[in-house]
Amino acid sequence: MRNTEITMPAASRPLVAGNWKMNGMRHAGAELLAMVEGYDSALAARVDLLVCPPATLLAQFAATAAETGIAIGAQDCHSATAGAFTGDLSAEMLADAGASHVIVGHSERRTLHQESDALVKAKVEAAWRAGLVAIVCVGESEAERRSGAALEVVAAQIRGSVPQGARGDRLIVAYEPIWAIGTGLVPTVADVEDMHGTIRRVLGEVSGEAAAMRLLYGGSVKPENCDALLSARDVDGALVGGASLKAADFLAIANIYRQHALSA
Ligand SMILES: O=C(CO)COP(=O)(O)O
Repeated sequence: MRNTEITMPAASRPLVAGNWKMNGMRHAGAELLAMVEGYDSALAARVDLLVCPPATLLAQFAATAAETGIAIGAQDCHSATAGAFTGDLSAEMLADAGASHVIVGHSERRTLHQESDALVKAKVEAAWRAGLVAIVCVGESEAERRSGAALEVVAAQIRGSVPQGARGDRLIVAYEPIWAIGTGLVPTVADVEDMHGTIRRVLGEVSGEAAAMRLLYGGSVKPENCDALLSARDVDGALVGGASLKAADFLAIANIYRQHALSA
């Protein structure tokens, strides 16, 4: 291993996370295997990878990824530990299935399942109780962006969704403008930098470790467009939807990050 490839401390390593949403049958394990194969020592020295498959695949994926360095996460959790909540899964169950991370407050949950900031905050606390890293998603709608309220809306989401005392090793924030998700549209680098700077400042109100927290950008991240987005100030990684379903695309994004890390 060359000197330049010495593993960096976790907080300064970029994270490329894949959110598979409601996609993936058991045979999708082949895609994960391809990711495992492509996550070679040069990439692993520079970039962390996380795959969040549907809950039906968690245990299978966790077994496949064990000891490869690729982390496996879930896409949502209930706030309670156990009980009469038909169809729900607790953070403890997700940890038991092999998850180390859980996404909470994704805009698809906030809008399609009417999740409030208070509920998202309770889910973050549940994730921590179970020993999981919580990835809190925030982001404005197109109308909010157009009206000039984006920074304010996202700051309010952070204040409402992130518990006091959040630690850098237990919390990741993903900024995902709703209008950029699955649309092919992406914000300008200047807008992402403004937003991530605001998020880090507001995180500073609830935590002394805001500087050490990883802030991901998400929304139409593809190998073709991620170069500028990923090198933006205060962007510590990406939360990738559609392009995380294919190992080739997901690894291409991670390798672009590796190049950045090498030239930084
Ligand atoms: O919602 C997202 C990840 O959580 C982004 O999805 P796309 O990358 O498909 O736009």
